Amino acid sequence: MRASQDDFENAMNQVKLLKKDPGNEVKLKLYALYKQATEGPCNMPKPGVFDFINKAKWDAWNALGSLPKETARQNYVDLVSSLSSSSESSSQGKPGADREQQEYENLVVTSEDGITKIMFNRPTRKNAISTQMYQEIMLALKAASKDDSTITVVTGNGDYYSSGNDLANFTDIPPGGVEEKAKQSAIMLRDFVDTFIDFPKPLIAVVNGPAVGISVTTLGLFDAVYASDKATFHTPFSHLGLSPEGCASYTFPKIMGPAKATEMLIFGKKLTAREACAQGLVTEVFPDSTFQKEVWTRLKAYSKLPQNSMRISKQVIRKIEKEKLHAVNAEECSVLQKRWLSDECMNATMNFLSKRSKL
Ligand SMILES: CCCCCC/C=C/C(=O)SCCNC(=O)CCNC(=O)[C@H](O)C(C)(C)COP(=O)(O)OP(=O)(O)OC[C@H]1O[C@@H](n2cnc3c(N)ncnc32)[C@H](O)[C@@H]1OP(=O)(O)O
Repeated sequence: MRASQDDFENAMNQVKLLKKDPGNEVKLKLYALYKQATEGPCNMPKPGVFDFINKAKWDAWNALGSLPKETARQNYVDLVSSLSSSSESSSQGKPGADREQQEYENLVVTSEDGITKIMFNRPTRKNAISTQMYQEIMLALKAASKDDSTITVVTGNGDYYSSGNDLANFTDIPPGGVEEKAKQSAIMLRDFVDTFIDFPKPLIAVVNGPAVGISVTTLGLFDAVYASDKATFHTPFSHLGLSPEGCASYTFPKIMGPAKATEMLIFGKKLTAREACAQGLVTEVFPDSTFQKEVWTRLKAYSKLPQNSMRISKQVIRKIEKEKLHAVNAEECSVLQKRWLSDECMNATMNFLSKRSKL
């Protein structure tokens, strides 16, 4: 298959992340293929003999003659891929615990065995997603999309996977008032969900316990969902005066059929892990006592599959849906922007925060 523009751009990003300097000869080759792929045959005047660096670059580009742009792009992607896998194998086998990557306040992000694990880490709030945590999740996913791991896993610390949106997010009202707050929230939500839609490598949810709201809806954008038999799946949007997000208005009817999706998204029916599996939202359910061991053994095996092949397969599977998903996301956010200002939503939020109600 021909390398797409996306593959080419991914390869350009991967070059910046190479752990080992590939040496001047390879760098010149990369330069020449890049120029040929983007501009076609060498169009630079030949540099003087004493302009060593530019002369070497010119020679490398000129040597590609009339190689078609598409072939140059493919060769560039192949070369980067071979460099990435050799730099990966030379960095593997380092003993020791997980490599922690960057400090986050509400997440623990680690990389090991070709797997980047993003763990929600607000267990005392049942991993409710605060405004800062939305930002951190987006940052962590963007970093994972560019790192050298083959798959990315999202999970929760403690007894919950996540209780969804932190209902206290709506108490932090900016000077522009509640309308401004609703507008800002809609923008952030759209970016957040877009990050899942565009995530380029296999994204796996390890659902360790109950999941609520946005932590359930976004599961429809994952590539596989493994759940403990202690997990439940609850989208109580009507109880909160809300409407679906995370593209669930599109993915859920598609995954489970409109009638089952209605029970979840409109009537707020909470599903057990086995019910969610029967309806296609969950890939497989494991007994809680062996959940971590079984899932991680399996994920480690999957992470050894060829990286580019998995990435490309995901692209092929998802490509046709992407535009649709972005449109659905935009529409859901615009509807929610109005719902947040409704009496139904404001009352439900106040009731929860003043401890008059729980789900
Ligand atoms: C801003 C832009 C994006 C918006 C996107 C739209 C997203 C929508 C959704 O996600 S809708 C779903 C929202 N979630 C909820 O409504 C869940 C609310 N929580 C509960 O009903 C319960 O806490 C529970 C059923 C999840 C767990 O009950 P329980 O086991 O009895 O534990 P506690 O209630 O004692 O929880 C401990 C502690 O955490 C606080 N907490 C839990 N979840 C949330 C939450 N989602 N938001 C805020 N706070 C939460 C809970 O209040 C307790 O605090 P306390 O110890 O009492 O101070």
